Amino acid sequence: APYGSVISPDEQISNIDDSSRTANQGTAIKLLNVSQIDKKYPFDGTPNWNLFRCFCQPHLRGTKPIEHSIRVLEKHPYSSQTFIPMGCPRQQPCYLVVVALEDCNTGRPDLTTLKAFLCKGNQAVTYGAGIWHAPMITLGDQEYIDFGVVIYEFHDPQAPEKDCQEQHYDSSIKVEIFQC
Ligand SMILES: NC(=O)N[C@@H](O)C(=O)O
Repeated sequence: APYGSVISPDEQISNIDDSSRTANQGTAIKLLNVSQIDKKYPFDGTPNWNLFRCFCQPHLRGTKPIEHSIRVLEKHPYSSQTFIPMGCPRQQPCYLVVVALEDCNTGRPDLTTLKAFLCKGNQAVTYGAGIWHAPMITLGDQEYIDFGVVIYEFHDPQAPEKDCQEQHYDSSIKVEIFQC
């Protein structure tokens, strides 16, 4: 918050409260409502489940310090978007999330709110509807990381901006990286 939400099992299970449940005949812990699905439009039906295979860019492979320039931020004006990494090492930083709130006067990203978060292989993130974010940035030695993605989409070829709007930049901005 206020950019969206994180599903972080290690933290959430360690801070268990009375919202938790046992499940699977007592062999599982079930936490309720750990993320969100926003829709700012009367979509019909249910959100889409998409698959993203995100390839690690060569300069982000390995464990050297991250130096990465972001030239575009995007938003999905009417829907949140949740990325759930699949098959990643639990404790290893696997992807970088960069987010910004919207300047309500210009409708563009408010770069004073720009933040970056290192996310581990067992953390899922949800970008809130209308929250500006960088396209997925994957890290590590593997060639790619697969994500299950949940989002409401129009897929209207006459109005792609209803699903995704982009803001491009000619120069990059240094941003402090936080642990997710
Ligand atoms: N740029 C891009 O592909 N963004 C994705 O989040 C999408 O599904 O639109």
